Amino acid sequence: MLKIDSLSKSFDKGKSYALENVTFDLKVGDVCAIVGESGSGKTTLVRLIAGLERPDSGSILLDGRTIASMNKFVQPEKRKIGLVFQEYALFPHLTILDNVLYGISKLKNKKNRAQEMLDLVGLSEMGKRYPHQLSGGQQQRVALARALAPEPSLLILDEPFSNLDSMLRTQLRNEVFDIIKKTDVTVLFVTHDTQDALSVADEILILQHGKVVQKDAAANLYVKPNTLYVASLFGNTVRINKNIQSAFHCPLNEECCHAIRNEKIKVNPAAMDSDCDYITNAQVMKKIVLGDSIQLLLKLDSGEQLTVMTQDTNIADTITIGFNSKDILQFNE
Ligand SMILES: Nc1ncnc2c1ncn2[C@@H]1O[C@H](COP(=O)(O)OP(=O)(O)OP(=O)(O)O)[C@@H](O)[C@H]1O
Repeated sequence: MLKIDSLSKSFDKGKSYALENVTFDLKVGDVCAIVGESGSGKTTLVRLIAGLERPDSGSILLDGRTIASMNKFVQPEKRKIGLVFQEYALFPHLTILDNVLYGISKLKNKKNRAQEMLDLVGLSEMGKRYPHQLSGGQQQRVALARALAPEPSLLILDEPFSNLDSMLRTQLRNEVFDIIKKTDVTVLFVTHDTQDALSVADEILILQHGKVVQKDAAANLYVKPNTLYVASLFGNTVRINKNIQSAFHCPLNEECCHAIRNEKIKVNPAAMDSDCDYITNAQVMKKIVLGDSIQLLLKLDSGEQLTVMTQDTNIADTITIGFNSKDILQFNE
């Protein structure tokens, strides 16, 4: 339903590219998260799809229709794309109902549709209020109702929960995606929070320096990241460099890059009854108690520093750590 082909965009006449040769497609009903470090091109990509920017080259097809290419540009309001941004962008002088009605003024039974959308987002009784009389989470649900009212083919959410505190974020994220699943709208969801992406997306597209480095099912990305960058986005990851290899006595193929997730490094494995293929001693430099677990900053004999987590409260100044060969990530970088 969405087909992006060789899309590129530069803001400095080709000296650098915010987006370079991006190609991917989505099927009807897909929920795809776009993840990447700051400046990797996430917002540029969705702004091009929404028609808020023009591409330098490449094309965008939505439902089989070209909406942007070198010789075609469909205006944003004609694209059948709903947008929800970080800032709720509701009209402060309009009631909630009128905000939802705004994009469907030409629809025959617009009042019914708007009310239906408020019902869908659980704000049936709030239609007469003004945006400032609603909480941040409620305002974001109104923004969602407004975006869904014209029955878009594609819904774009750009960091929609960033303005909210962490408790509310998780709750609203789950609510919003429960609502979305009741419709069959296709979704592109920009987030810098990989937990958000893993929780709600079927697929995740990873951008780095404006290029797609991986697009995969959420479950695959964690276990089979293509690069160290992708692995690091989904949790702290340590490159197993020469020093670490020598400390753990684990010589690895030099032609590849290897890494281990910090959470896979076991503390005092023998005492915890867990076998490890590679072990070494480490000096405890610092202990930070984080609720029911403890973060340890360690120094290996080789001089390398590592951070690991443990729930063991009985930590000596020197400990043993280890990991299993099956947990080693390997990349052809
Ligand atoms: N209007 C603009 N003019 C000039 N440069 C821009 C413009 N918009 C984006 N860029 C540049 O393009 C690159 C990609 O920016 P973009 O906002 O798409 O990244 P992002 O992944 O969304 O980042 P963040 O997570 O920080 O929002 C950055 O280097 C940015 O500085």
